[in-house]
Amino acid sequence: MKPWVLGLTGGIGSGKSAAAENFSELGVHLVDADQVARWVVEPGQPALERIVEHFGREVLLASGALDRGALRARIFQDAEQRKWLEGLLHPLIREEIGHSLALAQSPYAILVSPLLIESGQYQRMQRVLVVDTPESLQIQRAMARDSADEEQVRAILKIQMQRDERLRHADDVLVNDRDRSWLRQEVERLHGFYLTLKGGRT
Ligand SMILES: CC(C)(COP(=O)(O)OP(=O)(O)OC[C@H]1O[C@@H](n2cnc3c(N)ncnc32)[C@H](O)[C@@H]1O)[C@@H](O)C(=O)NCCC(=O)NCCS
Ligand SMILES: Nc1ncnc2c1ncn2[C@@H]1O[C@H](COP(=O)(O)OP(=O)(O)OP(=O)(O)O)[C@@H](O)[C@H]1O
Repeated sequence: MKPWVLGLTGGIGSGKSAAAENFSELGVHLVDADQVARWVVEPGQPALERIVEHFGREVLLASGALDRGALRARIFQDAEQRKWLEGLLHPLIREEIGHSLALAQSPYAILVSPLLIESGQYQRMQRVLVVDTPESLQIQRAMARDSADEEQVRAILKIQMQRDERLRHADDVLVNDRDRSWLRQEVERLHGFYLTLKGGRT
């Protein structure tokens, strides 16, 4: 039988990837939209050429790879430029996600996406899990991980969906406000529950 798909989402630095890694260790097939987004702009991919035509060579590193920091500075402060980039990348990302999900062999698969709800992709999921973390912790963890400044992290938080609105779309919520072993326990508990579901529903 085709595996059902769990959409896993949450704001910047909420712990989506950390939670997803724990699910993956339990044998769940994982597709990560941020990783797919990285793949579609690798050197040699047509999207990278379009980005350079649009933004100029200053968004390239000397190696010819995308300078993600430079593009980040351009798009998170400027909604019009962000919309342009999303218009280019999102159809490519969606297509690649479809191919990757089709390879799943586990009882259910997970699509990790920061924009699961904003993009409407959640409607194609059988179930939605939101990783919910207090904003102050999101900022602290994202800054520590990316060595980004607080202003940049806040700019991204602002363009993402508000926490309460995201929670309204959740079937399940994982509150990631404690340590990693708590996160792992919560993932194990949810995994046990998901294995009892038929097609993602009780
Ligand atoms: C601008 C880019 C190159 C910056 O790369 P960088 O490595 O610095 O950041 P990273 O990709 O890790 O994203 C940082 C944070 O912003 C979030 N984010 C990324 N793109 C978006 C977006 N369009 N809208 C809202 N949040 C976003 C990420 O989930 C993450 O929480 C990159 O974010 C990008 O290509 N974005 C456009 C593609 C996209 O929409 N991706 C997200 C959904 S698949
Ligand atoms: N429970 C936790 N305890 C301590 N650190 C954590 C915990 N959960 C996540 N982290 C750390 O916080 C940072 C952000 O987590 P993660 O990268 O999983 O978030 P994300 O939701 O995938 O973020 P983004 O959307 O920005 O990619 C990482 O460095 C991660 O290792």
